[in-house]
Amino acid sequence: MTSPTRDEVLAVLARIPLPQGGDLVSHDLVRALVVDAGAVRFVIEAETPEQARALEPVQAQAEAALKALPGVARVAIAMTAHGPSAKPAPKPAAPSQGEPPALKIGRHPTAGPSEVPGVKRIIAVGSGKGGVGKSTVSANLAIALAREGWKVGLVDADIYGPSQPRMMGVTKKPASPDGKTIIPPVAHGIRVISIGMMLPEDQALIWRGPMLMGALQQLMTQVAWGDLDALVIDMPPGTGDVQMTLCQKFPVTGAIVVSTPQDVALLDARRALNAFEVLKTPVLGLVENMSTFICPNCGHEEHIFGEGGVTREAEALGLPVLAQLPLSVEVRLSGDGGLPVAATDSPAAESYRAMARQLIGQLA
Ligand SMILES: Nc1ncnc2c1ncn2[C@@H]1O[C@H](COP(=O)(O)OP(=O)(O)OP(=O)(O)O)[C@@H](O)[C@H]1O
Repeated sequence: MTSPTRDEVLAVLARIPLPQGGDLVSHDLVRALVVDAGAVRFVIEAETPEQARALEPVQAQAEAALKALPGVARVAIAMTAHGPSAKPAPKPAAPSQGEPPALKIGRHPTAGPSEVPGVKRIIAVGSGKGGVGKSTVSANLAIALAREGWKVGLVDADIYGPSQPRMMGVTKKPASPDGKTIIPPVAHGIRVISIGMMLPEDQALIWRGPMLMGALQQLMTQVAWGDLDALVIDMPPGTGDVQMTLCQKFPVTGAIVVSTPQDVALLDARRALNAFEVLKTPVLGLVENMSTFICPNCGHEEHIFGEGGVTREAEALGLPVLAQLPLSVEVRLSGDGGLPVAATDSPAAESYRAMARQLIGQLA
């Protein structure tokens, strides 16, 4: 049986009244709704812990109503609230194979900028909107830099849809022998950490505001990175508070903005560029992803999303175009299968090698 659509799920939620009047949808309390293969997951974001408690019966009602929808096999609803007495975050996933217990994440951030010990450079990879290939570029760039001899770490700060465990093919949970230090798993020579590794897999739990930043800060500062030439950060899409706080709290060396050639993506990219300017984070360059489609049968190259947009934008801004990456089935399959192309000897790895060399030249 097919899953209901997002709109059908929202229609059900809009019929459940809140104690204070209105409903979950009209009060904009539903976050991160995912409807996928019979499973419905979302977060109810209450404004205060008191409101969260008052909403518990609503959560139960929503769960029952959604379970009654045809095509829904599972419903997972998480409740979050910010504020000083917010509920503690749920326990992280059980550690695998006798590893020590994972540490508690989701604390409030500490004030002031934080150093990341042992890390020489922090490279933030951002985009104005989701789905343009920011995670793909982050993973491949990290690997390409490592293949040039740099020691590299990768942080998946894309809390809204952590994808690095899948892209880098990491299944192991990080260990924490003392409950404080996080020992990151290593994949393709890269030390990788993702908030996705700290949470049970099916829990689409989204932290926002202070809790979220506390979790990220912990990921950045409590991981035993060792000495790194560069820490690559896969940022969440857009220009929200995570980007702001990351750039304010950590000494970010520079940012890379990924865009597709479509106008709308460019407009979004411009917004991301403006945000970095406001934050005084230098922009190292633009990456144009999915710039052309090369026909696998005849080798013909087609600019299906238009030509030259990113180059023109970069020229106008005096920024380098670090790479123009074609749409490629190989890139998608390898990234989604845990072996990014940059780790292979495929011709597609060449663009990433060139980008890594250019960046090393810029940052050395
Ligand atoms: N050049 C490319 N050719 C083909 N597929 C690509 C390419 N770049 C990315 N993809 C695929 O597009 C999808 C989205 O890419 P990715 O997750 O890297 O984007 P993102 O910008 O990080 O998205 P989000 O912000 O939603 O996490 C993935 O399935 C990825 O494998």
